[in-house]
Amino acid sequence: MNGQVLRMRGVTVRRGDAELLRDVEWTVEEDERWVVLGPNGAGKTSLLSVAAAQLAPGAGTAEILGEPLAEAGATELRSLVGFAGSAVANRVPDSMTSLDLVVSAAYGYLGRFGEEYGTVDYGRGRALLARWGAGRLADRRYGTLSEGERKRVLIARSLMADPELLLLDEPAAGLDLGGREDLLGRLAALAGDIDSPALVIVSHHVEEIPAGFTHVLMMRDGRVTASGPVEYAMTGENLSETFGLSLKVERDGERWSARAV
Ligand SMILES: Nc1ncnc2c1ncn2[C@@H]1O[C@H](COP(=O)(O)OP(=O)(O)OP(=O)(O)O)[C@@H](O)[C@H]1O
Repeated sequence: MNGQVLRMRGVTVRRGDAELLRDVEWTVEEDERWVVLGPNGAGKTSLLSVAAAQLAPGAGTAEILGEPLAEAGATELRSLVGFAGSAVANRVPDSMTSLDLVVSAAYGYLGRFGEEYGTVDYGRGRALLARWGAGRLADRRYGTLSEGERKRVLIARSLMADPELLLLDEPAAGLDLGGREDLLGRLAALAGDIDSPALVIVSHHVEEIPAGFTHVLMMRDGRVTASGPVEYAMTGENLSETFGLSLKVERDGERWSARAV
């Protein structure tokens, strides 16, 4: 696999007249932690969908975990990539308990289809829920959870199958300040663990980048505007071009903030 978990070359995705992704070049190594930044409609979710083997490029090539997406069985690849985002969140049955939702990921399902999960599966599911601060929600139905609680349960679920690549679409969006800081602390711990998979999170805000994230890819109008190690690529100039307004970026330890100037 060469240490590369993702390799996109000239990736382009079109829907009708719209170009969702345009000539995207991106490589993710197994020990890297990436944040994908960009304004609404930039193509971030489309990019993640290609990385999750859920959307095939119309032009260019995408290799996921060393397998060309065009040749590999997408279903098999999907089971090796952890994914949490609204595309999953919107399909969960309201009546499903948090624990069943997490455990079902071991089998690549979003529901129970009569499988017999074992004690080991349930033990792992409970441990993952606890790790993401959702241990007390194990027996609660998904439909009764708050937005922040759902995020935690879905992240726990995305790790259940021990993925080699983990993709989180806007993990901190919609959380209150305390909830955001708690989640960012847990994501920083995940980023700092050498046994963690390669990580990619999508965000609109530099304030939502957890400590320990090593690389940033910025997008606008389906194109990559900047990409590289955070210490080089996270500049006011790159952010300004990406978001289309004049921005100043500041670093405080391993956290970032930005404002218009
Ligand atoms: N099936 C489709 N047909 C036409 N346009 C589409 C389709 N799917 C997505 N788009 C458009 O492609 C663009 C990129 O969408 P995408 O969801 O990838 O952006 P995003 O960066 O994740 O946005 P947001 O931050 O608002 O979630 C948007 O302008 C969207 O309206």
